[in-house]
Amino acid sequence: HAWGYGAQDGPEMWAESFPIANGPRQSPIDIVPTQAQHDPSLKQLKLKYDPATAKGILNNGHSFQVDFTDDDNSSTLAGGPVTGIYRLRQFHFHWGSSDDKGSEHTIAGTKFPCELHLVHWNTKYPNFGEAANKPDGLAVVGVFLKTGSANPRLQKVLDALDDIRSKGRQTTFSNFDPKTLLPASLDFWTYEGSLTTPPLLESVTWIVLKDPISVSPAQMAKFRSLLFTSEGEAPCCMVDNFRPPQPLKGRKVRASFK
Ligand SMILES: NS(=O)(=O)c1ccco1
Ligand SMILES: [Zn+2]
Repeated sequence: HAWGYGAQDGPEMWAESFPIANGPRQSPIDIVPTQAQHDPSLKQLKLKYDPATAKGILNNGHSFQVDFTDDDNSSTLAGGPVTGIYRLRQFHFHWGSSDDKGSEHTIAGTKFPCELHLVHWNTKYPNFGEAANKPDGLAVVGVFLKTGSANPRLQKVLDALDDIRSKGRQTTFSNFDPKTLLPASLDFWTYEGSLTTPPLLESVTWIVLKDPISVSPAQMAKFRSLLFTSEGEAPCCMVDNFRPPQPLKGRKVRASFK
């Protein structure tokens, strides 16, 4: 199933190969803060990441991702809206061709230039693949990036992009703590949703942080220097790799904060 973000293979076409694209709990969504209900029963988000679990960085032709070893509970998410322990598998980003778009979730219609996703799977299942098709299988933390001053925490990731410009390229990436990419406050909105790329599986508990982290225009240009295409193909810049907001279909969005 070749899918992408272009006119011929982009989000408007995905339902042809992945009919769940029109399902009842698709992501992303537009988050309307005034319509989110504060839920005092939501626990504090507990994120414990071991930098030694960072393994590699890969251009997969849709985004780039930093992969983590997930064969023990060294890097985990617990608390917040989830029950049990979820293991960090990878993080990746979505971004635009210009600073006025790029995020997948939006806040009352506001788009951010970039959005970070930290993907975790429920350890009640044996592995990521098994968890990915269960309704409580995955938990993804979403973090907005807002243009402003350069973010030094991003630099190690951005400096690695020179080695993975084309689809299929990967390189080692070690000793990195993704917690350094999070804002000071872990206040969040949460709702039941899906993967935002094919196979669009409806297995994600979304945890979208209220506060953004910063990114500079020059740093955004580095994201845009990646290619969707493999070496030897006509180069196509990796930009606008975001799915637009999907119908809420009666879902409630809860807030961890007042
Ligand atoms: N974009 S996302 O975090 O929903 C995801 C993870 C794996 C595939 O899609
Ligand atoms: Zn994503």
